Amino acid sequence: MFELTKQFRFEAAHTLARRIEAEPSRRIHGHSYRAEVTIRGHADPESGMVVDLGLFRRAMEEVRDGLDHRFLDEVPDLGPATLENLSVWIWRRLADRCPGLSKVTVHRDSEGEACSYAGAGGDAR
Ligand SMILES: Nc1nc2c(c(=O)[nH]1)N=C([C@H](O)[C@H](O)COP(=O)(O)OP(=O)(O)OP(=O)(O)O)CN2
Ligand SMILES: [Zn+2]
Repeated sequence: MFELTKQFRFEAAHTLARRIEAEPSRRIHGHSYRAEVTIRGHADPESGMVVDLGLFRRAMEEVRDGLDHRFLDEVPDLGPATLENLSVWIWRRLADRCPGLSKVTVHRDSEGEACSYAGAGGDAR
């Protein structure tokens, strides 16, 4: 069993209503994000591939376009632009095109923060 991982970066802005006192987050502000997508599977004996990374890349480029340089508050079906919701949003847009999708992790490297999602029944270890 292999785990194939590919990443993409995106820059985006959002606001966030929070229960704790954090006025800056309520204002429009931006973050640099790094999404890391992992597919698990066996390699095809003929191609030696779990999935062709070119197909993986094309699927991810479409997802990236829906987030990069966008105001995340306006992205359909995202909800509050938390790391949690971003990881689920990316998962849902890749699940049909990436058989064996096993984990999506969204990082905010500047803050040393990340959130991983492994599907509704998954275990994001
Ligand atoms: N569980 C989560 N909590 C928070 C998230 C999140 O995605 N998941 N996101 C935010 C905001 O995006 C916030 O802008 C993060 O920036 P940060 O500077 O880390 O916010 P802090 O409150 O930690 O730091 P301050 O500089 O004091 O605002 C917040 N929470
Ligand atoms: Zn923020």
